[in-house]
Amino acid sequence: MFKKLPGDEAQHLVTTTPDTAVVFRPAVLHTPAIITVLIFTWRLLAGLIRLIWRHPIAATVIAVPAVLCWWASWRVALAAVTVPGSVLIACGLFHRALFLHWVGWRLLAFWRRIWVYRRHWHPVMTVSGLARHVHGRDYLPHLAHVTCTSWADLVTVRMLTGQCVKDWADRVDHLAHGFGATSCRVTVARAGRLLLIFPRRDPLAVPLPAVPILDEVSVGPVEIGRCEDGTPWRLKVHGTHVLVAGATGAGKGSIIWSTIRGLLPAVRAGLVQVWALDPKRMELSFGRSLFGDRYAATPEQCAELLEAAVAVMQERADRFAGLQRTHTPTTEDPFVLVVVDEVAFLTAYQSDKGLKLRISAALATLTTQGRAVGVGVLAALQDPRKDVLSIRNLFPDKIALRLDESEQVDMVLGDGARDRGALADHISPIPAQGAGVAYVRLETSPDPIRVRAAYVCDVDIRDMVAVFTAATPSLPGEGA
Ligand SMILES: Nc1ncnc2c1ncn2[C@@H]1O[C@H](COP(=O)(O)OP(=O)(O)OP(=O)(O)O)[C@@H](O)[C@H]1O
Repeated sequence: MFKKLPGDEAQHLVTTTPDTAVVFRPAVLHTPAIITVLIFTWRLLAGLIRLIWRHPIAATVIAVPAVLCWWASWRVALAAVTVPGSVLIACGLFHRALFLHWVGWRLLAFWRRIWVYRRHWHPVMTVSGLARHVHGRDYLPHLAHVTCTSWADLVTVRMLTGQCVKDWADRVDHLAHGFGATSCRVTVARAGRLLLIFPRRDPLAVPLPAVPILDEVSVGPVEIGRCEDGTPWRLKVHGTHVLVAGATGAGKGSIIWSTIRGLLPAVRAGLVQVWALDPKRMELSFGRSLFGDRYAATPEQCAELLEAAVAVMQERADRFAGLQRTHTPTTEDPFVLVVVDEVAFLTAYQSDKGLKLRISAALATLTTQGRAVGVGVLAALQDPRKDVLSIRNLFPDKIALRLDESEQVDMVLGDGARDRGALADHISPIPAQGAGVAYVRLETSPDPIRVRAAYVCDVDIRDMVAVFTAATPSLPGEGA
């Protein structure tokens, strides 16, 4: 029946050492054909059971018509296929999101698991160095699960015993190109398991219009754009400090203005005050009337405004001591957000040493003690090096817009952020594609999130000023 059984070739193998006539001939134990047949049948059955166990829906879809065809007639089988098929098509036409959730993404995941990941798994793991070859055996990380969302494939992997996240994070380029994606991000799913994110398309490729001003009064987190997974990007400002770094034209202004826009109802209600430091005089001056007399442009004014914020902070700390440990915004003690555009002008590039010291000391005091008493700092800068902003580590939350050099990514977001996929140096310099696109690393999570800030254009800022001044006859600065 079988002309050749597995193992037959081995008996013809002959090896010799190169320099002697010693001949090695392997001892071949003849296995009876029936045992081989039994082993193969067992493997086939086990594979079938595994397939049904892993893909019960697909198995049912194939098995039910086949059984009906055999049991009843082909007409019954056809009816059994047509009725649910029509329901699915109707669902796809009239309720696309539901169809995609229950059917579309699952089918796509099934297909991509087989066609993209399973097919290329062995070569990609071997070439990237994530597989191991020990005593003649290949050990591959296990491809556990593939799910698809509207924009990415989420691949769960069981690492080889002894591997660590860094082994994978160091090879994100190999993985991305190996599986035909433009990038790959690595996050920890649980002990020994990783989630690899391979984007299929860029949901942030198109600029976002300014978020509408809500009626609801909120101190945050404020919606300022969109995350890569399609959910709103909400930035927490109350109870933290935020550092925004990005090269010139990266879109720092859109983060600052979107934040102010989101806080506007609370500013109107007196629960928030925005104090603006605008040493470049280009960004915040545009909506100057929103800040009243809490606006500073020259270094002297900036130093005074920062010291005034420190005074507010210390006065509150004296009052709250022993009574409360967190701040709740009220009209008497509103949340104070100190917005600093291009903070390096006030620190590294400041020629007056006295002013530089005063400003640095005030910023350090605010960022170390401000958040518990309701004083937060939102600072933007172009150059994230330590000698430019020595206190960058005092900002719990960091945002990296487009950066010029790859080393700057870890300077802003912290060690290992770039390895985990925060490719801020790869963001497009074309404003329509890349301005406002950023990676965020929050105090609470080591995994960088890709986001895009909504673009608040000049007309939007003018509207904000008009709405604000119409609703607030006496500006917030009066009496401060
Ligand atoms: N979120 C955004 N979406 C789309 N386009 C944007 C966005 N933000 C900014 N832009 C575009 O990019 C240009 C530069 O933006 P912006 O002035 O905010 O950058 P910046 O980082 O503040 O630069 P600089 O440091 O030189 O002031 C804007 O004129 C606008 O055309």
